[in-house]
Amino acid sequence: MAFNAEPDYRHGSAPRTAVLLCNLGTPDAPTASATRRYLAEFLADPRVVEIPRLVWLLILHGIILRVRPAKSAAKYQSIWTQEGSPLQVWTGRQAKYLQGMLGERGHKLLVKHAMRYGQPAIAAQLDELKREGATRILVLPAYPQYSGATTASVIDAVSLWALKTRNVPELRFINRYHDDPLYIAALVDSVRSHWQREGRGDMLVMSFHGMPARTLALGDPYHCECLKTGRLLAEALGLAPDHYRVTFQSRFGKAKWLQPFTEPTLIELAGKGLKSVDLICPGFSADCLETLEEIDQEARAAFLAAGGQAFAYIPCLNDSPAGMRALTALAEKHLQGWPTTSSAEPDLQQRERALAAGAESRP
Ligand SMILES: C=CC1=C(C)c2cc3[nH]c(cc4nc(cc5[nH]c(cc1n2)c(C)c5CCC(=O)O)C(CCC(=O)O)=C4C)c(C)c3C=C
Ligand SMILES: [Fe+2]
Ligand SMILES: [Fe+2]
Repeated sequence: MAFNAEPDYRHGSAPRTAVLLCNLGTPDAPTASATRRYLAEFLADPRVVEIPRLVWLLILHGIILRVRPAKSAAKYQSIWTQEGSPLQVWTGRQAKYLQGMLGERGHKLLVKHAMRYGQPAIAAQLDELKREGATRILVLPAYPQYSGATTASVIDAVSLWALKTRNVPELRFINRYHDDPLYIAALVDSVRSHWQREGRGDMLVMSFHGMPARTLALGDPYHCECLKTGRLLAEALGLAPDHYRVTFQSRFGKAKWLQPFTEPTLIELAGKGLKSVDLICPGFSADCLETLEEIDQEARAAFLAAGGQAFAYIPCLNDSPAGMRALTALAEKHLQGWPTTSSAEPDLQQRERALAAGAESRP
């Protein structure tokens, strides 16, 4: 196997530590062709659809990629911004602020963002970090709850890149932060400030992205981690069990998915006389199609059509100060033991130059 070309090796260059913030990815444009390209890459990932390969590729190319791109593109059009897809915009901002906030805490780091599907691709960003001198890379998948379809798929992409790399940097992965106290505190902050501004609904619905139900029996911890986040958030807000629900959205395909489903739950609650609901999506670190269209448009309309009177969508943590504090502390915790301050590095650089020049005696 041929390995990827290495950047030129420079003697005496200081080792640099980097953080790569990864999210799912999104089409380049809200068009059917861009959405088809994105879905073709996403849905061909065996971590995402676990049915026999040949059967699935026939269904994917024969049916799904002929029908879904145009429908999904119309949904993307309804949430697209001047700067692009919300997921892309928020993830880029999060990486920028993460670099700044870690810098304020004395860490001299390279921070970039990457997408598992589409652009900027994980492999390209890892190459770029290497070109900029990174010798240690902390990979932060922006998924609070671990799942094979999301977190492990990011690990796959990094591992595939490492397989083709001669001089592999030191690598660390953050697999989950579903019960991290600062993440929970950021969610609490978000709900409380919403309540202060807009008043409080009769019920808080916490909606997480769904997964095929069989993944739970097969050992995927995602379901448990969603329930734990929900419980910790409810406890921190002082909510009794009948004042909140944990639900799952975005069902895909015909298999059984994790339940209860978000939209049917909202319709049922409205049918039972619930007038107002607050909805938060704690499993999404940034607003995207699944929150802005499926929840804030579709689920809202379903609740109101079923007799509900007020539906409040509480945005994702995005680049909020509390959310960024949580990400910064999380990265800092996982960077422990890796030199991240510049002060050690010039010393090292000087010493290496001196050694190379033979000015210092070797031990
Ligand atoms: C936050 C965690 C996510 C899990 C778990 C997850 C599992 C999962 N998703 C699909 C299928 C689709 N998801 C789509 C969009 C999408 N999914 C997540 C996150 C999780 N997915 C995000 C952040 C997004 C939004 C992307 C954006 O561009 O804004 C889509 C594409 C949109 C559409 O056509 O509906 C599909 C398809 C499966 C099958 C799955 C678990 C196996
Ligand atoms: Fe998804
Ligand atoms: Fe969806």
